[in-house]
Amino acid sequence: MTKPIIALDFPGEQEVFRFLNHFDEKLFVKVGMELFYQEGPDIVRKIKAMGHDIFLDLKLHDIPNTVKSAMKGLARLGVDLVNVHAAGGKRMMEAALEGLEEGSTGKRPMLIAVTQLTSTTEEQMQKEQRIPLTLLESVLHYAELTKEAGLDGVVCSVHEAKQIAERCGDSFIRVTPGIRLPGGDVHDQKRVATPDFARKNGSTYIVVGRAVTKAENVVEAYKEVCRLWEGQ
Ligand SMILES: O=c1ccn([C@@H]2O[C@H](COP(=O)(O)O)[C@@H](O)[C@H]2O)c(=O)[nH]1
Repeated sequence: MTKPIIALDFPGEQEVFRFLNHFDEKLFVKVGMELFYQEGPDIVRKIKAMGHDIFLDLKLHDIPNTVKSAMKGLARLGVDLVNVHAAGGKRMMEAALEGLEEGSTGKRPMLIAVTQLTSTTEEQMQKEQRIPLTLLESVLHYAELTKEAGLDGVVCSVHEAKQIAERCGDSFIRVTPGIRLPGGDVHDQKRVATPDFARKNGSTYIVVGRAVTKAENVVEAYKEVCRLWEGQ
């Protein structure tokens, strides 16, 4: 079973270290835009030096040349997982992969693409993005495009994970945010699920933020996520 990926959505390094210091074990953490844009690449180096695995969730989406150069730089940070938006297109995703391969000194980080954000509903997607498909069809389309571009997998919700595995194969990873403990506040997420449903419905990794980071006892909340994810 993979470790749950804990989203370090904090405003600065003090809050990050206060959170991480509660744990005796090494975690798989996610550094996203909030933290990275405040603290820069140094925060990634510091967390890595503590021995944690890192998903650098910057969701790159730009012209192929820009994404390739940016990925080359990110590869040098020694992170484990990075991402782009599949909506950037196949050529952009191929360029991201080329950048990572050129920039990596050791093992290349895994590269995945966001299909439809877990905060998006089908109605919103159809009206605002003017995509005349069901949400599942759109996610499957982006997953296939991502696979054709040679990436390692996608970000999707738990609700699409099983169909993606059937369509793209089980080795094509499904990273699923929008995870909540039973009865937990969904906040701004729309396509949510519990850790045990994620296990049953084909997630490869779950991403958990506020259900752990905003809990009164963060270690207990993390243990509860692990217990449900592992099916104990
Ligand atoms: O589709 C997506 C892609 C990324 N995220 C990120 O995951 C976490 C989820 O945080 P919660 O507090 O558990 O809601 C957050 O960092 C998002 O940027 C996502 O939610 N959905």
